[in-house]
Amino acid sequence: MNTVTNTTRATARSLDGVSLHFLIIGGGPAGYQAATYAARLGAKVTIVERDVFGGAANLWDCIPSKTMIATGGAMSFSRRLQGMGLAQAAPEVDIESLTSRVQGIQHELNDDIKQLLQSQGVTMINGTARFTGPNTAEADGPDGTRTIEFDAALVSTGSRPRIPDWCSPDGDRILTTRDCYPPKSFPESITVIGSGVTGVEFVHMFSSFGAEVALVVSRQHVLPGKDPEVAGVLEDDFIARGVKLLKGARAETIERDDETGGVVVRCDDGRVVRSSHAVLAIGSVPNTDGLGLDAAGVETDDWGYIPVNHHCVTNQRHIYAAGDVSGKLPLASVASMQGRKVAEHVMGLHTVEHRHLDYDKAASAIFTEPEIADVGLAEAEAFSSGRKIRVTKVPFATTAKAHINNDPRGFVKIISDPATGVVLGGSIVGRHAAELISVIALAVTANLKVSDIYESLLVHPALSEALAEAAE
Ligand SMILES: Cc1cc2nc3c(=O)[nH]c(=O)nc-3n(C[C@H](O)[C@H](O)[C@H](O)COP(=O)(O)OP(=O)(O)OC[C@H]3O[C@@H](n4cnc5c(N)ncnc54)[C@H](O)[C@@H]3O)c2cc1C
Ligand SMILES: NC(=O)c1ccc[n+]([C@@H]2O[C@H](COP(=O)([O-])OP(=O)(O)OC[C@H]3O[C@@H](n4cnc5c(N)ncnc54)[C@H](O)[C@@H]3O)[C@@H](O)[C@H]2O)c1
Repeated sequence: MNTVTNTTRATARSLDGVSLHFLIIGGGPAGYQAATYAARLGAKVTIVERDVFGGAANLWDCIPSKTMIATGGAMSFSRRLQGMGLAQAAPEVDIESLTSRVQGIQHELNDDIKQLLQSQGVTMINGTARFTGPNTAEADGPDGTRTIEFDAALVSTGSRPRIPDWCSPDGDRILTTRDCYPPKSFPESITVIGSGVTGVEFVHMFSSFGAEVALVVSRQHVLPGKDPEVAGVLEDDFIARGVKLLKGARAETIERDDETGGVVVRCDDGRVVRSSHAVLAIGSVPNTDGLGLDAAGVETDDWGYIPVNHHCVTNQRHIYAAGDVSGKLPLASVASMQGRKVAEHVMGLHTVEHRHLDYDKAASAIFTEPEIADVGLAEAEAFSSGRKIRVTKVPFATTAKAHINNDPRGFVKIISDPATGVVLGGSIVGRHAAELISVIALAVTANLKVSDIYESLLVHPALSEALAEAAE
């Protein structure tokens, strides 16, 4: 390969007066947020991305899965048209236009992010980077190899779907999540392996498109770690839709079935499931291999994640890690916030008054039907720690808007401190839960009281009225 040596050196000054060249490896939510903030604060920033600016886990998983779920949601809504006073209609999937919808959104976001980086004067390199020393790295790209010297660096290389050694995805019938947006052939039936957040979203996605779905659940209920009441609501919905739940089973092999052209999944308890497709949703692995972390003296844990302190600093004080690779909460929203906090730290802003990143206050949502969202302290967590809490729960069916929407499913639950009224957490199950949780998330972050919610003049008719009622 043609080798170009292009050494970049510091020109900017951070707030504490140190000249700073900031190298970022990985252009996902963590990387591009850190890049734009640090550049805005005056750093000279270089960002290296090997696949897609915007992030592979973000643009090849998070965004397309939500796009497909939105289309599936439109299909399942069309099955309830009669309840809206309309004649029933039966839409069909148009794979070509669905593919171009998914790709169109991906390209638009990718372009927006590149323009944003460009507008902040960030140097973008398309290539694969690796450390060659504590202050040097190399990036291999279409223009050859570039050597980069840096004063501070951020590793934000994300994660990829975990592929176990007992299965070889073929991108046709045995799929990883990234083969599903949409799959080459649309499944008549599909077995989803793994019942974490990804698994249940894929069950919802394929069943709303009309596929017959089986779910291999390694524990006794879906969504381990989530509020059991919330997981129960989802399981009831799955069962009502005809989803087959194989509880307490772990998949051991997935093979092509020569007779049917489909697949056979065998579980460790002897159960066997046949379907036209299977998809692995058994978690992710961090992208830390081949990064030259040893050369930079950066340590990883036994699973390949990079341990960091509360400022996202690794064991090397000038090297940071953020996003999935840091082994913290693997969410795009968290990755972005970590990236922003890293930029502030690298430019010395942590010495002035600032808010620490608190992972316990991260809101998250599961894009199923019903939608599920939560933030802060969970009821089960409070009970297990013996903490006194006040729990108020209001079903959406009490609001006029739920009936107008022809969808009275779900509820709002707010958890507060009985002595002070401070909002500690909450969960929402039902339509627009991912949007509505923002009110509780703001209350949790800003230490607001339940009275701050119920004394706000909210819109009528709206689902948020259930929030105000739960706060009262
Ligand atoms: C199916 C699925 C659905 C999800 N849905 C949601 C959701 O709804 N909401 C949510 O908040 N989160 C969601 N997530 C999680 C979210 O996608 C990730 O937490 C987020 O993308 C992590 O951001 P990141 O910046 O760490 O990594 P990424 O987005 O993966 O970006 C890292 C980038 O680094 C690049 N890279 C890797 N190695 C190198 C190298 N050596 N040199 C140069 N570049 C390199 C990669 O190409 C990649 O583009 C979902 C995840 C999955 C799997
Ligand atoms: N809407 C969202 O925000 C969203 C969507 C998807 C993922 N995510 C993020 O990604 C994280 C990871 O979620 P995930 O679901 O991809 O992974 P996960 O690790 O949380 O869940 C994987 C599940 O697969 C099970 N499993 C492993 N091997 C198995 C086998 N052989 N057979 C059957 N089951 C098996 C595990 O026991 C586990 O329950 C989430 O915690 C979340 O932070 C977020």
